Amino acid sequence: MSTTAPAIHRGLAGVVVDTTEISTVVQDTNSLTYRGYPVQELAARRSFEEVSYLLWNGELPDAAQLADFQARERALRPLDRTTTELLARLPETCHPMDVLRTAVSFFGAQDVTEDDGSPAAHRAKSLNLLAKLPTVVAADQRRRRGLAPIPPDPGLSYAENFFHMCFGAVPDQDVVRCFEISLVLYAEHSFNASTFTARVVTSTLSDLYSAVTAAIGALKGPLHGGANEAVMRMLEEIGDPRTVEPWLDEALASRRTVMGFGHRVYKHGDSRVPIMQEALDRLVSRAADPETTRLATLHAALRHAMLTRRSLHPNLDYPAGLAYHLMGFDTPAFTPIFVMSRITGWTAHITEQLTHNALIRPLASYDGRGERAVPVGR
Ligand SMILES: CC(=O)SCCNC(=O)CCNC(=O)[C@H](O)C(C)(C)COP(=O)(O)OP(=O)(O)OC[C@H]1O[C@@H](n2cnc3c(N)ncnc32)[C@H](O)[C@@H]1OP(=O)(O)O
Ligand SMILES: O=C([O-])CC(=O)C(=O)O
Repeated sequence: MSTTAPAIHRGLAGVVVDTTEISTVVQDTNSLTYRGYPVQELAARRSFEEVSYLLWNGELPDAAQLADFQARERALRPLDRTTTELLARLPETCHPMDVLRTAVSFFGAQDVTEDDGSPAAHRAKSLNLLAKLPTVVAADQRRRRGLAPIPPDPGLSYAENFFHMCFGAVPDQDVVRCFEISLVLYAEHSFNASTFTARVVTSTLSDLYSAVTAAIGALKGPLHGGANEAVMRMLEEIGDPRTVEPWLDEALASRRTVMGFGHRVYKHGDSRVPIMQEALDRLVSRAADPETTRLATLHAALRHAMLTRRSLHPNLDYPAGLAYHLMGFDTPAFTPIFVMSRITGWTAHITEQLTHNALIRPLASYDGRGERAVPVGR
């Protein structure tokens, strides 16, 4: 009897596993919408808090809803003493993503509120994470610089407060706006690897903190969110705009992955890149010092070379990585900043998964040893 070999979808490439109402990434038109709104328009016209509300509730908030949302988010920002002390004890040799993953796991262990899997219970837990993650990221960056944490300021927006907690000052509105644009662009991207991870964990009816902890682990990898950090390290390694071509010759000859280029879904350019690149260009032109010019020239030269030689376009991590560097953040904090934004998309998907849950459990085609007898033991 002959059996047909099953089709293998390695990496689940091109496989549609479920429906979603949260966002759509359209390959043919390189476009992205959140709840039907083009991400470019949201980035240009709305705050990150409004976009978070939209992702969770399906509609943009009116003035009263936004005021209530902001008040609740701002009140939840401080960390308690136990969490601060726990995080301060983690070795500085660990990556800031490990600190964030541990923090979320600890928040889960501390949370005594009811988790009945309802959207209302999830909203409360999601808001708690959204509010507290920047406090963790900022305190960790300061600790690594030998500085004491700065408490959150409830008078500041989400983006402004993050600068305040990192540096003790809020930069001018141009810089804050560029940062906010990056948060809006990073917030949601359909069934990417970390969101899918969160949905897999949720599909077993596990809790929200477990799903987010797992998603942080998935985002950390350099083929996913870890690429924004890797982009900066790569630019530092190349060093001089004149060495881009020889560096790329060597990288391509050794089949090295060039960080911040390529995408599983977008094959003709990431819909988010033009708007992030514009924000980056604004940061470059307002700095206008030789070091910034060197980095910007190098960045543009590599983008041009990758397109000409490999037809590979940059993804969002390429402009975002350099933008975060120019804003003054330490390179290992770049992917944790991504988490501060993507927490909105992840938690929207966790809630959605439960509205029509099915255990996620694919099949594998076995190609190991044929069946054999266990040798008689000792
Ligand atoms: C926010 C985000 O997560 S965006 C993604 C961030 N990740 C990165 O920037 C890491 C670098 N990029 C990559 O590794 C890949 O492009 C991925 C993982 C993002 C997508 O991978 P895939 O969908 O498997 O890419 P795909 O298989 O279609 O690649 C096609 C070809 O382009 C090559 N390619 C794709 N991206 C790159 C790259 N960045 N550098 C060098 N070659 C690349 C592949 O090696 C492959 O070559 P081959 O046909 O000779 O084997
Ligand atoms: O969609 C993906 O595969 C990766 C990505 O760009 C994201 O998560 O923002």
